[in-house]
Amino acid sequence: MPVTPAVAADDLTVALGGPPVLREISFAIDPASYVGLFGGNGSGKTTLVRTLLGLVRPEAGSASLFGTPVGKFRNWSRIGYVPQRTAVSIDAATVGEVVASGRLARRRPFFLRAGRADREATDEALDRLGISGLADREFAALSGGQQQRTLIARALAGRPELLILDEPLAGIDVESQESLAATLAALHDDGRTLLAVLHEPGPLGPSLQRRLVLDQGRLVADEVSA
Ligand SMILES: Nc1ncnc2c1ncn2[C@@H]1O[C@H](COP(=O)(O)OP(=O)(O)OP(=O)(O)O)[C@@H](O)[C@H]1O
Repeated sequence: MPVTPAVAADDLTVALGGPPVLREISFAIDPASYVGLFGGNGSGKTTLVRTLLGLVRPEAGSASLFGTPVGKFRNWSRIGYVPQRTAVSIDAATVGEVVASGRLARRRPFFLRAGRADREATDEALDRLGISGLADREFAALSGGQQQRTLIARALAGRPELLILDEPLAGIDVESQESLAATLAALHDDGRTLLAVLHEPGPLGPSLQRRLVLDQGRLVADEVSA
């Protein structure tokens, strides 16, 4: 039986108002796998992730999430997106508030107060990332590693099956990188699909099952780890 990929690109070409920045990209990521997406500055990693999330419309080809073309995909609670920490600015919010905001897409109707399920999922995500003790601290006052854990917990609070992380270890001290890598490996061991955008494998390297490499908008390598 063929497996429905968690995320797939089929002959994607993307231009952002100029020459293509992604050309004829195809791959399919199986559920429960852990994949690194590599490439140098400007190689197209962020554009590819934005296209997979339906934020950028391709010139040609298509992207799909759990077998549904991204333009028709509605079940966004299945996806957790962790943006680059340095691109995130959060003032005057505590860690607990940031993580609880990860439940908003799950609330029905949207304006209802957080219910027990929301509080449980928030507590579970804080616990899983080892930051329960920081819940009342201001996000902006935390270390880089603690902020990154908070952003991952926010994504996890929605109980996603697929986590897409943009440079999850960037700007974090080496010791924190190691412990964060172990936490991400544990999230994968639970059966989640992880797609991490990376400049270099670093401490995540040993956990990765597959490496996709972009160079100047082309997929130049798709390697399964030994
Ligand atoms: N909004 C935009 N309009 C036009 N070109 C863009 C836009 N955003 C990015 N680009 C160009 O698209 C190419 C790919 O950029 P992208 O940000 O996807 O690369 P990246 O691999 O994520 O780089 P980095 O590691 O530096 O974040 C680059 O040449 C960039 O200059």
